[in-house]
Amino acid sequence: MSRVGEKWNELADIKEELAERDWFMGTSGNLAIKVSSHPLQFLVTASGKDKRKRTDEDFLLVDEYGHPAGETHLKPSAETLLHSEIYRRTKAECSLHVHTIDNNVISEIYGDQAAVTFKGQELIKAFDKWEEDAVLEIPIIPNHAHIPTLAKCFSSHVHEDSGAVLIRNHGITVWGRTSFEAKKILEASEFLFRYQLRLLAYKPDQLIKVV
Ligand SMILES: CSCCC(=O)C(=O)COP(=O)(O)O
Ligand SMILES: [Zn+2]
Repeated sequence: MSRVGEKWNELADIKEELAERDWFMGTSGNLAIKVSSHPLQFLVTASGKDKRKRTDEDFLLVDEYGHPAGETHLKPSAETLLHSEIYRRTKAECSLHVHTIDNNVISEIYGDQAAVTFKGQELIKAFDKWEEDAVLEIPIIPNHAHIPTLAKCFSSHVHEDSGAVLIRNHGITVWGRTSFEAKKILEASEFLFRYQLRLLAYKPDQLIKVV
């Protein structure tokens, strides 16, 4: 099988798993996987599709600027530029973006502080933070409608080969050195968001302590 075919199947399997979690409501979300570094090319989801369906028009190959790498009638995801920033700046191989109720509510609660912080949580080890007093900070950026502006703001938080950024009242974008790592970070983030919301429901005073 060709390299593109292999990466296509890898991303399609992840898409199916995330769909099983119902993380693509209303056609939201987009996914990407790197195919080559020189030249930089990656597969990205086609825009506006129902990402719960598995079809042979789910992805298209794009270049480092997010432009289709060949002739196609498919349109790359409207948020392809964010994925481009990740592959241009890091050695990440996979990037995932989903909208969930939990990540949206967390981004609104902590949006004015521009970050949500987690401490004393076992699952921050999924972010490679193993020290007992480790702190995980997930940045929150404004949801600029102009995608180049959003991508520029997003890129200021893209330094490591793995990471996560929340876009306020929009969703989360995560990336990792492998698709396994990207998915692990996404699942861990959503666990932490749900935990925090559940905690706030029982102990509203925790809002002040956590930040
Ligand atoms: C209907 S969701 C609004 C667009 C969006 O935020 C998203 O994640 C999906 O856009 P795409 O172009 O990737 O389908
Ligand atoms: Zn989105």
